[in-house]
Amino acid sequence: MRKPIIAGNWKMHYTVKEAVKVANELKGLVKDAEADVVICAPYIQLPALVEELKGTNVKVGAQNMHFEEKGAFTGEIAPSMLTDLGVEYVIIGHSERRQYFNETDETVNMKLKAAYRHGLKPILCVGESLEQREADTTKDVITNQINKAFLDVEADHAQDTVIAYEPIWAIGTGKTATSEQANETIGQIRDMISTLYGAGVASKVRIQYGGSVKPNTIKEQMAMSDIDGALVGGASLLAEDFSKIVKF
Ligand SMILES: O=C(CO)COP(=O)(O)O
Repeated sequence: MRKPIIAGNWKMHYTVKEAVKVANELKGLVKDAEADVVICAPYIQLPALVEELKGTNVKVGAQNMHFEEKGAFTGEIAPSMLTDLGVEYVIIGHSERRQYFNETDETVNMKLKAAYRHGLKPILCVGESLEQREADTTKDVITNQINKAFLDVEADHAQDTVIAYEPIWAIGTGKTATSEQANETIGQIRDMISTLYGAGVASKVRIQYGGSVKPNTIKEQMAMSDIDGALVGGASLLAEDFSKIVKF
């Protein structure tokens, strides 16, 4: 049985003060949650969030990081800077990073390996565009993303990776993939993991759905056989809404 994992991606929202206020509300609302709960926040909020959420069941994640240990990379953040703060998770390869910041399957692979080296738990994002879905190439696109992301990754690391299936056309659009569509693609992702690492790893790896998840969509989504959680954007910004999703 896979433990559900619900993660919020706050993207580029909130000042430190605002973030702490939401985290403070959230920790009370989700303290009895059965799912793993994670908030992935902008870098500068991370120290304050780790402090605010210390000793609670809400874990803190970053939304990106560099794959190098250190060096002349102006504006970037190294993995050790995150672990030093007590950050446990990191989103890797979000479609917005791929689309606007030149993230490639190769950098995604390097970032995943950097996360494993540092004991960070990666949330690896994959997903197809609307054109790709309409051209019926979803499975090929995601097979390629998965194969390249896990290139030279060992099975025990693969097993602990959270994968988020986020169809790009469903992000921030209010257009959710139907639960059946999401479950079908997530099942295919599990098959890809099985091909790479065997059925044992595939049965353990947790795969989330992301894209316009709301309090009123989560129950049906979590009832599907292969959906193990959600990566939530907009609806994670308010503690009340996010807590409803966490407690689906
Ligand atoms: O991109 C997402 C989470 O990473 C999804 O965002 P929305 O929930 O706002 O559609």
